[in-house]
Amino acid sequence: MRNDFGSLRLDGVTRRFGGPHGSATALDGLSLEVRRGEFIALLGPSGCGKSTALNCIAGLLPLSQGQIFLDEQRVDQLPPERRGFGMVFQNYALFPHMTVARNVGFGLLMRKVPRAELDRRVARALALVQLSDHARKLPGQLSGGQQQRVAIARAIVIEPPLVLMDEPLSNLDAKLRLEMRTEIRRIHGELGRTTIYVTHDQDEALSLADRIVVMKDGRVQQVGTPATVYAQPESLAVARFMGYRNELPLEATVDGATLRLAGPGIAMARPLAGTVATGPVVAAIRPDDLRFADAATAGDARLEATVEGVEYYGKESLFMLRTDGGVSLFARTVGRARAGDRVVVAAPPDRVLVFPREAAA
Ligand SMILES: Nc1ncnc2c1ncn2[C@@H]1O[C@H](COP(=O)(O)OP(=O)(O)OP(=O)(O)O)[C@@H](O)[C@H]1O
Repeated sequence: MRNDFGSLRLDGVTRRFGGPHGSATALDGLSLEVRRGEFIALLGPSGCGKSTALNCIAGLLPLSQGQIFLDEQRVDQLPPERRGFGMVFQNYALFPHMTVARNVGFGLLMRKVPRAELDRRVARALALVQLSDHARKLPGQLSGGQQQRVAIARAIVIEPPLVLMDEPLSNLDAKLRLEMRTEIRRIHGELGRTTIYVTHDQDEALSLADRIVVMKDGRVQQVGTPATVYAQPESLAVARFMGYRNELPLEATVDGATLRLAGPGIAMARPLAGTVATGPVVAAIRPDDLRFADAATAGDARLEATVEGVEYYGKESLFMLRTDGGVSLFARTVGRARAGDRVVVAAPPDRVLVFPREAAA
């Protein structure tokens, strides 16, 4: 078992599952290099192959094709215990009849670590997850968040070079989820090890990861820093997943240094920047990038619409709009408007993303 590594390399990792109607490819050619110390999030909708990828890395599922390397050593044919990665699952998988301390120490006991060292390491792991006072309790006496911390302590106590987490926060309520997010990031930082984290929650991926791997239908759609994936999705599929909920079917034309976007009842313009699609396009805009025109600045892309409904969220409201051409839109912003009002909404030009329409389906 390796104590640490410089990089983990996945090379065309593929996993197919057989079935009565032929085989289905759950993970299709995943190639990725993870550097020591990185926090990587595998992000994508249910069924996109995230858990399959994690289980292939852990050694719980054999690959149908491809290879996995730790530095120069090929590891994809090693059993899970010889890879020695720490795993944290969604359902904690704690032993209910064992105390917290015994749950955490179990992996060390299996590895025949001497008693004194075992006690010392368990105490250190419990301190790291801030559960020292609960060492003698049974899992059933702990809250969901505390149980999840036990699961994390159990994974890190073996001092794995790589920690794999599969939706570890999905069973917790919203408040605990936020607290545990901070905890997981802190623990990752303190240990200075490498983490691969599976989630379908964009906010979780954005707030935790150094790099995000966006997946769909078993394939990688984009790999990038949270800022890049959020602000510059490379495809409409990634944009949709990152919350670009408004999609306007428009025609794009270039007019000098301006990109004009037009459609039924819509005419928008933004400065031309980089290479953009022309002809039939989809303009994608996040609801929170739209604001009422009185708060807009010169150069914003504007469009007119009728308010169809309003949901109040305190500081902001979600306005449901419809353009004259019949396109539904959402704007999440401050300001007042009522159903039936005519409004002009605007977005900063760099927040209007343009994708070719034929690739949009
Ligand atoms: N043991 C299996 N046998 C057959 N098909 C499977 C098996 N495990 C997963 N699949 C299929 O492979 C695809 C990817 O599944 P996977 O669990 O990796 O997705 P996921 O992104 O983790 O989804 P979720 O977030 O819902 O767990 C799905 O279509 C799933 O139905």
